[in-house]
Amino acid sequence: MISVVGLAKSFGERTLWSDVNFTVNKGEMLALVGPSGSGKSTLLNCMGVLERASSGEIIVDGTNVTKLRAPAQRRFRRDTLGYLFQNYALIENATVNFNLQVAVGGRRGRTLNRHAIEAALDRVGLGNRGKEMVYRLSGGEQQRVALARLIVKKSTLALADEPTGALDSANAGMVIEVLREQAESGCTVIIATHSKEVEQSCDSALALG
Ligand SMILES: Nc1ncnc2c1ncn2[C@@H]1O[C@H](COP(=O)(O)OP(=O)(O)OP(=O)(O)O)[C@@H](O)[C@H]1O
Repeated sequence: MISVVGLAKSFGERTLWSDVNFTVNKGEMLALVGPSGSGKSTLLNCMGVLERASSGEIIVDGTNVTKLRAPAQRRFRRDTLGYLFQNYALIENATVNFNLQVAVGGRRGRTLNRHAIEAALDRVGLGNRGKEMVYRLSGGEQQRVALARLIVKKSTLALADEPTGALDSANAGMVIEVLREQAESGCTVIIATHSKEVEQSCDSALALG
């Protein structure tokens, strides 16, 4: 569960947004909508503790994450957060399997991880592609690797930035289904999107700008 309370963000003189308030419960999906430049990615980055808000609070499962010191921020990102970035944030010069292995903690629980990784790759339509180097994959395939990483990580807060951007409609539908499955298994899901279909697949929407 996440609650955003009186959040504001300015860059110098320019106020991007102020007094943003919302709560998303466990199991729910929120769409962040608004024109290009309205600050959807910035708001996601604040919730992911990648960027600081100018004022206000972000409470995730009872913890005010705006107040965390650097080591606790790293633990929050490692243990709680699943993030689908616009640029996928994959290690390009490594295999698909390695990228997923890193997400679930390196060498710990290797056998368990291998099955979980195979299942996640199957789910996103990339079964048997685990040994390929990420830089050889298409943009849409890389986006699906990032989705598989979100599945294996079993986060409690998933933040997705335009997750259907590089995909055809069948794969876009699959991404939304997977995010819904994450919500059903107890995750809180927030999606920045320009897509009406994605917005309509969510439980509620918040408009910026
Ligand atoms: N570090 C920064 N310094 C100054 N301005 C910034 C910084 N980061 C973002 N901005 C500005 O904040 C605005 C919002 O950017 P953001 O990427 O959050 O918008 P968005 O709604 O996600 O846009 P899009 O739909 O195009 O992805 C933009 O005008 C951007 O230039």
